[in-house]
Amino acid sequence: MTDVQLTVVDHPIARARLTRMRDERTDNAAFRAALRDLTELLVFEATRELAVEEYEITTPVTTTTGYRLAAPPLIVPVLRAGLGMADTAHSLLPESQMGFVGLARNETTFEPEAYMASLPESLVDREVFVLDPMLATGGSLVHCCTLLTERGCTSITVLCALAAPEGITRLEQSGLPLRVFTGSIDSELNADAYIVPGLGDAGDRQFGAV
Ligand SMILES: O=P(O)(O)OC[C@H]1O[C@H](OP(=O)(O)OP(=O)(O)O)[C@H](O)[C@@H]1O
Ligand SMILES: O=c1cc[nH]c(=O)[nH]1
Ligand SMILES: [Mg+2]
Repeated sequence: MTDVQLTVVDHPIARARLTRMRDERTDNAAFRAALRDLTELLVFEATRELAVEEYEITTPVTTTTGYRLAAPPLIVPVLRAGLGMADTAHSLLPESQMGFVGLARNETTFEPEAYMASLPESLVDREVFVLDPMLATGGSLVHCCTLLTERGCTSITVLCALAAPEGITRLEQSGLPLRVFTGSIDSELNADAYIVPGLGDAGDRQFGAV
């Protein structure tokens, strides 16, 4: 059992975008737009403490000190639903490399089934930002983050739109080195392991049902 560092990003704009995502009347395009805006706020908070390095630049007037991220994190969206966060995170972190993990939760067992992983072989001394809008049972994120620690990663930041208390407990029990930034901690999971009140299936809400 470890302490998962948990931050709820409850900025008014985050709450408004999350409300749009929760509303069943929101169509696929509007859902994707709201997720992009929410991702911006999540990345903003999660990068607050990243190390910067100084370098000299010349403005039209004089020379001065400039700043850049010392070590841009590897961005890892969890397919499908995390894809909707990837472009926004990459725009804010343009020097970052991106890896991909594909998981589909088995809706009978609720266990993740892996269908792809494209990651650098070594993640020693690399900070990784994992993008997945939904932390429900936590099975998918434990699977993804274990792939990362198996490659030597010791610093993982998870960005999600919604988290269930059950998923947070599962992450804590996993012992993985994690920080989690979420737009909300919802009430519970229902009998189908969906987050309540939630927003439904984040993959289907963006891309259509499979
Ligand atoms: O915490 P868990 O109980 O594991 O559930 C969360 C997972 O479920 C969703 O993906 P899903 O399996 O529906 O795949 P999709 O993104 O292709 O829709 C979501 O994007 C997470 O990856
Ligand atoms: O509520 C949930 C749970 C798992 N996956 C989703 O997309 N939504
Ligand atoms: Mg889905």
